[in-house]
Amino acid sequence: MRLLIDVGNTSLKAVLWQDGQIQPCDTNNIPWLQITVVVYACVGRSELLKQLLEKAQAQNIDCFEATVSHELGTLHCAYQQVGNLGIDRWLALISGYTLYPNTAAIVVDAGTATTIDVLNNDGQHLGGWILPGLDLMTASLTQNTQRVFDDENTPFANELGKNTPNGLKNGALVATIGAIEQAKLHLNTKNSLLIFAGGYGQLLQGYFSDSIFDPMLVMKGLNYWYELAKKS
Ligand SMILES: Nc1ncnc2c1ncn2[C@@H]1O[C@H](COP(=O)(O)OP(=O)(O)O)[C@@H](O)[C@H]1O
Ligand SMILES: CC(C)(COP(=O)(O)O)[C@@H](O)C(=O)NCCC(=O)O
Ligand SMILES: [K+]
Repeated sequence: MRLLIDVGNTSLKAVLWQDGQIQPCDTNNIPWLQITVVVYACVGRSELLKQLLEKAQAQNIDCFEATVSHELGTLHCAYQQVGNLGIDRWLALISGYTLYPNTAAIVVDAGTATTIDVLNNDGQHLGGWILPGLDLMTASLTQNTQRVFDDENTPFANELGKNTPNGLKNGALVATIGAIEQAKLHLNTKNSLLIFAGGYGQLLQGYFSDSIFDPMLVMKGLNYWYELAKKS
């Protein structure tokens, strides 16, 4: 059984992988005796990750940190400085490319930040964008202005705002939707996939017909990375 860990800037997520199945994992109750390997990715800071890795090492369980490379199989990274690309972005691309081979895709991971990455059908990552996540967009405005205020109960909606919280929330949403629309212009095919992941992935997916929401995209990427990296 594999323990897969993804550390973002908001939270640490862990799942168990066995025989092609992913199960949720409570980090307070990890079945250590059944774990054969730990595969992890980290873009944030996490004391909990340190503790989990120490526990694994104390039990002689191999731990592998996923890294970005210029290529993995036939997938190619757009960054020259591959070490600068967030590993969560690379794992989401690995997942997209493995689950939907030979298909151009736009991969959106909407968490603390919203990342938008463009992949052509040859497996070439063309590049992408980093936007503040929806919460960061609204918080940066409420924190840096006198009169812009938020309201917990106001939803994000693709509509014009007629009060301040609506204007704030809807502005963040349409900025994000607009960026995704711009990404489509970088692919010269109508047959591209639009894949969403992350805490706000489901909300955003709802605004794009024929798109996919896969909350396990990065976790699946960790597993594929481990299997592909082991081979090479
Ligand atoms: N249903 C949800 N579950 C988790 N996070 C959510 C949900 N809806 C919105 N969010 C927001 O998504 C962000 C966390 O997303 P996540 O992908 O876990 O982030 P990260 O990878 O940066 O840690 C937070 O801003 C949180 O408020
Ligand atoms: C852009 C990110 C902060 C997104 O992280 P998240 O929202 O998942 O916490 C992360 O992928 C990162 O730190 N990237 C490094 C910069 C880059 O990708 O170019
Ligand atoms: K993200």
